[in-house]
This record gives sequence, structure tokens and C-alpha cells, in this order.
Amino acid sequence: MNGISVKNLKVWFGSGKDRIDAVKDATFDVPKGESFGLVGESGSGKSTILRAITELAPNWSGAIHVAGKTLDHTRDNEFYKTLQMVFQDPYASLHPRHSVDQVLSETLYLHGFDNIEKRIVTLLDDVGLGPSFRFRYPHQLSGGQRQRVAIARALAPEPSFLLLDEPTSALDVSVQAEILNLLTDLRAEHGLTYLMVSHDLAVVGHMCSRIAVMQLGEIVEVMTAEDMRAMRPSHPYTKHLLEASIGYSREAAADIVA
Ligand SMILES: Nc1ncnc2c1ncn2[C@@H]1O[C@H](COP(=O)(O)OP(=O)(O)OP(=O)(O)O)[C@@H](O)[C@H]1O
Repeated sequence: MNGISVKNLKVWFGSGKDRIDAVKDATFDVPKGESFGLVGESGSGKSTILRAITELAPNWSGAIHVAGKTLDHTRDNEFYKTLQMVFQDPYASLHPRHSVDQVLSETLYLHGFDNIEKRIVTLLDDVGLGPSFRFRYPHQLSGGQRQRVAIARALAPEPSFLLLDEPTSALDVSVQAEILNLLTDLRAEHGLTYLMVSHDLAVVGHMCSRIAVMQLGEIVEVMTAEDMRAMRPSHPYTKHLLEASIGYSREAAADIVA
């Protein structure tokens, strides 16, 4: 399969009596071009799945395939040319003393691109930032602008896959919709495949066509966005999640993704 395929994934931290089994058994497929969501309560293992795919969480077993390749425990430049990750906190993910220009040119240089000047201007334009942002430092940017720079950095190697780890949850509500709309547009323009983690059902219901529901390290159900919006869960835990979010999600969905 040329998308992302995860089979019987187990991920753990620590060992012996301190071992935490963060992901106990996860299986799902994300065909190329799809936007697939992972939802569940805090600590259910959503981010850990993304971290295993990128080898940030190195203790895993099972099988992971990306773009037809079976992953082992090494990730080379070629892998990061295919797949990039956008993190939750744009304050933590950008080096405070690196200008936007440095951030983007280093990534482009690392991936062997030429025409770096031209590409930086194009990348900034892609994420809705004008050329005047090029020589700014993170402290001179708002949260939303920082996340746009982080997205530009992720797009720099021209990947096919983006792993999005709660990409808007650290941002003001007023900015969340802008970033979600930007991500939607970028997926269409660049033919990207998304694997997106969120605890916000309104956000994944809007952004993703299918959603895996996680509880205590396991996927209890994979549902379509249509079934999620129509409140048609098959698993009791999903029902609980949907009911818990109902008051919130009606208003939030209107606010965030309008
Ligand atoms: N580096 C780590 N060392 C030890 N335990 C960890 C580490 N990272 C995550 N965990 C544990 O693994 C479990 C799953 O965490 P994970 O961050 O994947 O959950 P999550 O569903 O993404 O939650 P959240 O939405 O709060 O980020 C939790 O029990 C967490 O405490």
C-alpha cells in the first residue's frame, strides 16, 4: 500500500516495573490522499503512535509501512523527505534564536534543494505569510504565525505525508480556524495525506474522512466522519466521548470550523 499502514503496533516507555504500555495494539490504514484522525482522551496513546512512526518513540513492535516501505528502527533523510510532522506547540518547536529564513534554509539545504531563496519565498506564500516575515525571529511572531512557519518548514522537503499532532490546540480559538483552513487548502493543493491527532471531535470531524477512536492504548473503533457527525458510534466508549463533547462540539464546531 502506498499510504500509511500500521499493524499490531505496540509502543512502550521504560522497562521493568516502570514500563508504561502507551500503545497496546493499534491497526489502521491511511490510503494515500486521505485525511485520517486519531481521537481519544488524554493519555490514550494518540501522540505516541505519531512518535513511533517518526522514531521519536523508539520502543515499538508491530509493522509500520509508509509509501510502500516497511520501516525498521532507523529513519533516513529520504524518509523525512516523504513524511514530516507538525507539533502541537509552535513556541517549543522553533528555535528562539533562528530566524524564519534560517529555519527554512537549513531544512532546504539539508534536503539538497537548490534555488533556496526562491523556495523560501514560495513556502512563505504557501502558508499565507508575506516576504516581510522572512527575517523575523519567533518572538516577533504570533502563535498562529509561528505555526504557519512550522507548517512551511514541514512542507519544505515537499513531503507526501504530514503527521499533525494537535496542530491548533495551543492557539487562540480565533486563530484555530485559520490554521485548519490553511491545512485543508494545502492538502488539496499539494495532494497531501494527513494523519492527525486531536482530542477535539469537532476538529477531526471537519478535517478527516475517517477517525480512529483510542482508549487506553487501543483503537476501539474506526468510524467515518459522517457517522461521527450523525452520532452513530458502534463502541460504548465512542458513545461516551461523543456525548461528553456534545455541548461543547456543537458550539465549537460552529466557532472553530465555520
Ligand atoms: N516520553 C514518555 N515517557 C514515559 N511515558 C510517556 C512518554 N510519552 C508518553 N508517555 C505516556 O504514554 C501514554 C500515552 O501518551 P500520549 O501522549 O501518546 O497520549 P495522548 O493520547 O496523545 O494524550 P495527550 O492528548 O494528552 O497528548 C500516557 O500514559 C503518557 O503518560
